Amino acid sequence: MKQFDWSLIERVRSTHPLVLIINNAVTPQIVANAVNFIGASPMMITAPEEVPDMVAQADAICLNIGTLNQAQQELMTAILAANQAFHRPVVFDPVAVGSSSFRLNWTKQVLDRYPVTCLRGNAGEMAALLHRPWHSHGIDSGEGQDNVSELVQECARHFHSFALASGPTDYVSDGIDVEESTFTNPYFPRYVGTGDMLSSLVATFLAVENSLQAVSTAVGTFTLCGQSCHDRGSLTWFNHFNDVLSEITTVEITKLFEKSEHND
Ligand SMILES: Nc1ncnc2c1ncn2[C@@H]1O[C@H](COP(=O)(O)OP(=O)(O)O)[C@@H](O)[C@H]1O
Ligand SMILES: Cc1ncsc1CCOP(=O)(O)O
Ligand SMILES: [Mg+2]
Repeated sequence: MKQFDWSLIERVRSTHPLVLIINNAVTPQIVANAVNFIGASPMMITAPEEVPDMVAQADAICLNIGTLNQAQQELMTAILAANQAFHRPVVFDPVAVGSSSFRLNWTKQVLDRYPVTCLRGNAGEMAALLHRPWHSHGIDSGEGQDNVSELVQECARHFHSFALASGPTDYVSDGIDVEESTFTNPYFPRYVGTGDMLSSLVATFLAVENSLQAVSTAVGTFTLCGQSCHDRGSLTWFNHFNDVLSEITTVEITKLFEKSEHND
């Protein structure tokens, strides 16, 4: 099977899936826009009273623990519990889980109890979930010796989910196969929230097809769009990147992909 299925972009744009997102307090606007730009419909909530209605309408769910607190714990747990009747794809982003036992203990407890479709984090976050030795560094990946390809495969196996470890190389696994992609731009790690945007795009693609190929295609779309922007500063790059995301089509991403392969 091919790693990417670029036709999924047209499917997102034509079906306009509703993506229910519980985000951190730092990046909600850019995350909502990423989902909107690619052709889906972002929905963020804070009231537990709305959970049953929203989960029933959602086509996918993205949970991000970047600014986790008790209210968010209750909200996310209620969403996962309600989703047991609907089985919507769930992306879980364990932001900075290696830097706080509050985050780690709660996340492990939740992942033991509820299934998620895809874990999306950086290598340090994946290592923390597996209790591997690693020097975590807040929202950044930090330093460690483990092979990231093995980490992501082990994460997928352990949590019975897809796993995506982002970084200079992005690794995607279903616990058996591991796929790598290396489309990149040095501005990605310089703009806070690109990881959160990526998680919400993975949820968006999973909304139209629940497959490893959809996870890879989300990463490929996100990184090829960012790679194609050549700018002289973080802000100009980010604006250009968002322009490209909002215009990207199956035809245009195929051209970017072919050009990128040609340059390898
Ligand atoms: N050092 C890097 N160079 C280029 N791109 C990177 C680098 N690190 C991460 N990326 C890209 O940035 C995006 C966000 O990944 P990452 O920074 O790992 O997430 P997070 O913000 O959750 O730590 C991904 O698309 C990834 O491909
Ligand atoms: C700065 C910050 N602090 C808590 S969450 C957050 C944003 C994290 O974004 P990302 O995981 O995409 O780097
Ligand atoms: Mg992150």
